[in-house]
Amino acid sequence: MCNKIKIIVCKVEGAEDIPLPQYMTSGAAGMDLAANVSEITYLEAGEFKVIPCGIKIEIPTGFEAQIRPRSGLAVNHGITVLNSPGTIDCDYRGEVKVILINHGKQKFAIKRGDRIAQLVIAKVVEAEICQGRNLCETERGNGGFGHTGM
Ligand SMILES: O=c1ccn([C@H]2C[C@H](O)[C@@H](COP(=O)(O)OP(=O)(O)OP(=O)(O)O)O2)c(=O)[nH]1
Ligand SMILES: [Mg+2]
Repeated sequence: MCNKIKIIVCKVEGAEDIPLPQYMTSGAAGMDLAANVSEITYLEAGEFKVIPCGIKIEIPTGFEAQIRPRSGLAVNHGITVLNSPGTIDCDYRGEVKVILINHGKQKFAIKRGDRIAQLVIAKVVEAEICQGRNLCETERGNGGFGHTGM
């Protein structure tokens, strides 16, 4: 892949055996994140939990990391990321964590090292807010939420 940027990754204490984030194929957009749980953790149907990933990351200014669900977990078990996409700010220095929720009907087991989500690095465009009195007119105007039909 071209246009690589460097992300510094440190493992948290006790997570030396947890794999670093990893692109599983040469064209993958996301790096899989592994669970840093000391014992099997269960998500009951409807339950959500914060699952640590055993890493801290330093993202260059102008970028963010997004935590996205893995579609295989979603389609097979109803497992997804509650706040998807989770936002990792470039100035965050704490452990990366995933808020997983079980939308399935069965309880779901998370074992140490399981790949629970994926991390996508994206550019951030910083906006300058300019307060105004009016917005320019458009054909759509205030119409939204199905305004153009189904
Ligand atoms: O799924 C997530 C979402 C956030 N974070 C960490 C990194 C992020 O930089 C920080 C703050 O996240 P966010 O801005 O989404 O949460 P907030 O509720 O706005 O908290 P804050 O006031 O700390 O910004 O928490 C995670 O580890 N996982
Ligand atoms: Mg915030």
